[in-house]
Amino acid sequence: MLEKRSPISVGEAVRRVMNYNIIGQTEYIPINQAYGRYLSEDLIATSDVPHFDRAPYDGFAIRSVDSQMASQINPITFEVIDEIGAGMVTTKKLAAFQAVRIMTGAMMPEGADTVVMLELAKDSKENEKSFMTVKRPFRKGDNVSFTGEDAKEGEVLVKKGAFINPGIQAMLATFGYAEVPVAKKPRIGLFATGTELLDVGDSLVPGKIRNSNSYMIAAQIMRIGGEVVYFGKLLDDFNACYEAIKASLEKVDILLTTGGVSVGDYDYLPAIYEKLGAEVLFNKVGMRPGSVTTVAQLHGKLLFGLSGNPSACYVGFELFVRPIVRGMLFSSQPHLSKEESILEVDFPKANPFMRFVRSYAYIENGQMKVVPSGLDKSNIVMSLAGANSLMILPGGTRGFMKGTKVEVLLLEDHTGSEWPW
Ligand SMILES: Nc1nc2c(c(=O)[nH]1)N[C@H]1C(S)=C(S)[C@@H](COP(=O)(O)OP(=O)(O)OC[C@H]3O[C@@H](n4cnc5c(N)ncnc54)[C@H](O)[C@@H]3O)O[C@H]1N2
Ligand code: MOO
Ligand SMILES: [Mg+2]
Repeated sequence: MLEKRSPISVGEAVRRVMNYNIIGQTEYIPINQAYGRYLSEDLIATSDVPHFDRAPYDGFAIRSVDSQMASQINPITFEVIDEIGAGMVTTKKLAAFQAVRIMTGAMMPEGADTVVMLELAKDSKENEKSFMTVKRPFRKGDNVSFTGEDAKEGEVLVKKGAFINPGIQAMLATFGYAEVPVAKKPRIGLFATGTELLDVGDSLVPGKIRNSNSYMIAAQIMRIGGEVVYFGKLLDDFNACYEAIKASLEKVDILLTTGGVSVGDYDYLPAIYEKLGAEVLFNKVGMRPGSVTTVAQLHGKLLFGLSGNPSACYVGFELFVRPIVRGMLFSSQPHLSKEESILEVDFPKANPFMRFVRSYAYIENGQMKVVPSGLDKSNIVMSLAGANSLMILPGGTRGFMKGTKVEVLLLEDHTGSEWPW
């Protein structure tokens, strides 16, 4: 007699998984490898930026007070006592009506409190001496890039868990992080199960299909910042699957399988969890696709039995695997980010369960809109290519009309959300 599975809600399923929040680990990597990784510590300013007052323009550093009486009819002339480019420092201190010719980025001379742009000064020479003349007053602090105006020493600039983007790379370099503390990539083991599976290079034969899930999941793992540990594909053979899965567990932080979790005669994952002594957290979720997604834990290590059906597998990964992995990458917003959107076509399919429709979301005239990215069946592969979101259609008996407000989960967004359920 077939065991009856009782579905739990998506939110409850995610909660059960997140109870096994695994603490991520830190490693230090050279800054030139840090792009695309996740900070494992807050990024703190190790100095003021800039750490000295500097010129933001090419021009002349002067004491503003000396320019106060300058006008078209009363030009004021300054003696130019030195010339400095970026990286150079003058030892001279400005006295009244003296100027230092200064280039963008150079440190302001002592006594100077403003910079006259080259375009606003007229230079001249007399008896081997250099002079420059202005015809308007300049205010104290005009054209000075002040110490600490960009960042103050000790300030927390970026929180741990942030995706290291090009801007963060610039910050890391600014503050001297030659080695960057990043989250170690969680090692995610992956098996595809199914006697029907061919390798990518194999020719098609009746009854068999090419294994596409492995490549899809591997890319999903990489997209969220994990490391793929691919163990290959397994035939639907209980002992072979059991031994392979058992042996792989110690090599990874998390183990994923695809296929073999439903109620078919060759769906061995439930029996394998039992023989391993793993505790099944759930084996049925009130959602489509991915209702058969099964998650088990063994000594605190999570085993995700994702569906074999490609779209169901994809959705199960994004809802359940993603947040655990992003948590290990120190994110405080590990779930997919959720936004409100307008459904742009009718979706007549009725459904008792919450449905996650692979969709394309786009902005038009400031409004997010969404359309399914293809056929909505869980065995479908092609709708995944154009999907940048999952439209959430609540369970109910009716379909949905064009113009309905719907929520979407964004697949390509780095920000994430704290809890979308
Ligand atoms: N009597 C019932 N039958 C099914 C139920 C049910 O509740 N009662 N649930 C259906 C639903 S919903 C889903 S989803 C599937 C889940 O099946 P499994 O997770 O056990 O996966 P398999 O049976 O191994 O394969 C399903 C399907 O996917 C293809 N597949 C498998 N692996 C791959 C791969 N690596 N790449 C591409 N395609 C793959 C496989 O050939 C099958 O067509 O069960 C329903 N049945
Ligand atoms: O549980 Mo299945 O994934 O809906 O097609
Ligand atoms: Mg099956």
